[in-house]
Amino acid sequence: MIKVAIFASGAGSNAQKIIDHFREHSSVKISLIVCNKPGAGVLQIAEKENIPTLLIEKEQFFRGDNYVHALKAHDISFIILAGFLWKIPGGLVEAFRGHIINIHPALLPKYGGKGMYGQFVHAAVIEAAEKESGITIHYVDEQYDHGSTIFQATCEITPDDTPETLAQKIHALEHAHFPRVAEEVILQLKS
Ligand SMILES: Nc1nc2c(c(=O)[nH]1)N[C@@H](CN(C=O)c1ccc(C(=O)N[C@@H](CCC(=O)O)C(=O)O)cc1)CN2
Ligand SMILES: NCC(=O)N[C@@H]1O[C@H](COP(=O)([O-])[O-])[C@@H](O)[C@H]1O
Repeated sequence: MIKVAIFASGAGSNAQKIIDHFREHSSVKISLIVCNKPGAGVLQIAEKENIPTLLIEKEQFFRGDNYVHALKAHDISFIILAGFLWKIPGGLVEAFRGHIINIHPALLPKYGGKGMYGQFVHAAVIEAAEKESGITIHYVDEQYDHGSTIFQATCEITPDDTPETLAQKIHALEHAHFPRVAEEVILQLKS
């Protein structure tokens, strides 16, 4: 069984879709939810789904062992970032190189990097009068939003769109594609 940890900092709508997708899966199990924000919605999802949680704190994450030992103790071999808002440190990237993916709510390489998360991304895209936006699913390396792209999908931006309405379009794309793309990546590692 391939045991997967989902890292999330917020509401967890992507985490819920991924949990739903793998619920009866024969070879992949969502085994751990890792969160850095006490009270985050994703923690309520984990409790409802009876999935163990790991609440991480800054010092150990960035200057300690990066929680590598804790992840290994849970027999985790793949990590999915689903709205996780801290930079994965080099030691954790190295320990799981090629086995960490992230979803970004824009068409990288534009609108990525430090400060580019959540509504900040959608506001920048709207401000730039872009005609389209979308999602990027990519491998995670030591830099923000720099790892090689796995998948992208686009949506049209209309003149009446706001950051809030764009966020709804982006969430719809995320929920439609992230679970399936994650499964394809995980299973190709197995083959
Ligand atoms: N090593 C990597 N770590 C992370 C990546 C990555 O590609 N490589 N992706 C991010 C997710 N992300 C965009 O997809 C992202 C998340 C957060 C930020 C950001 O600027 N964060 C703030 C802190 C915010 C907070 O603590 O609430 C910051 O670093 O100052 C940028 C991009 C996940 N990790
Ligand atoms: N740059 C990282 C970033 O902005 N990630 C974004 O956070 C949201 C989390 O929503 P969720 O908690 O409902 O899954 C998602 O839209 C995801 O793309």
